[in-house]
Amino acid sequence: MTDWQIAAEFEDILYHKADGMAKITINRPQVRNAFRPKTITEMITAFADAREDVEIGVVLLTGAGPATDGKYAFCAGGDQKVRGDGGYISESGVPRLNVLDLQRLIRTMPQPVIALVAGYAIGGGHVLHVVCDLTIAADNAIFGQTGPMVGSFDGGFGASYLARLVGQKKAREIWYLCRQYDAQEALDMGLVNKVVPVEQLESEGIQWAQEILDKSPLAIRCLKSAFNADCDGQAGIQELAGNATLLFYMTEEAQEGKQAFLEKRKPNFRQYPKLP
Ligand SMILES: CC(C)(COP(=O)(O)OP(=O)(O)OC[C@H]1O[C@@H](n2cnc3c(N)ncnc32)[C@H](O)[C@@H]1OP(=O)(O)O)[C@@H](O)C(=O)NCCC(=O)NCCSC(=O)CCC(=O)c1ccccc1C(=O)O
Repeated sequence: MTDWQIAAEFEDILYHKADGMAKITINRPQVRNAFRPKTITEMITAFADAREDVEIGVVLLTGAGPATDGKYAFCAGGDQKVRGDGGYISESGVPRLNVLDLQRLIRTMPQPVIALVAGYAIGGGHVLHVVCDLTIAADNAIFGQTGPMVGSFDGGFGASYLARLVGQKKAREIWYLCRQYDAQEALDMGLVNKVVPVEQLESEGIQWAQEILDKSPLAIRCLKSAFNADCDGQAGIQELAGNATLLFYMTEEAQEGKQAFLEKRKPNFRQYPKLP
């Protein structure tokens, strides 16, 4: 039994930590966990906290539920009730499209993020699970994009990375036809990693997280950035190269450079082997 501790209090999300894991739960079940700007701001705060926490090796992202009508949702995308002409209207009255910042944070943080999807993952909510490293689906999960039906589209990761996952033809079908797909169909097209009964969703996610936590965190970190580098252009290479720099800083050879500077002497790099 995981002893989840409240990590911080928010209005639209729940944020817990336990045993090397952080869990972020979108908590607006009355609107199928649709997000408003505040929801996204809170998620960015929680993800940024998890990223900085050296005890946290995996983040679980999920949706609260079931709602009072018994239905589950991971996330139904942007809250259409606060959608204005220039984006989603925040409490300050300013329109925002801040979910893109959240997508980048999930993608670039060094720890793997596992989406636990029960019920609807629709629209911008579908893109959220797409940008996670892994997705475990409950047997009641339903996936789909609605953009062209509701006057929206995500031409970033929501289109290009989706196509990397399921292939160009399938990604175009998903976006052009706006159909809904059940958990088995999602598994068959490579959109999710596993399907489990809904009551086992969290325990399965915890088991996957704990298996990852048994592995080398630096190896996992480098692998995440290596997978990203394949798709993310110069930003992806920056991430991967940042890890190379991190590892280089840990060597005696790199430390000789810093030490020589501090001691106001010429560095002796000739002592280090030129490995084949
Ligand atoms: C998810 C459904 C298929 C579920 O259907 P059903 O079970 O029949 O429930 P409903 O009765 O429809 O819904 C229950 C209750 O929830 C409210 N609700 C559901 N979804 C939303 C929503 N997205 N916004 C606001 N409210 C929602 C619904 O109104 C009901 O409440 P009542 O009080 O009873 O009215 C179905 O609900 C559904 O299809 N929902 C809409 C899905 C959708 O179209 N989402 C938006 C897609 S666009 C998007 O997500 C923006 C993406 C985005 O943010 C973005 C992308 C790229 C660049 C920038 C941006 C950006 O930041 O905008």
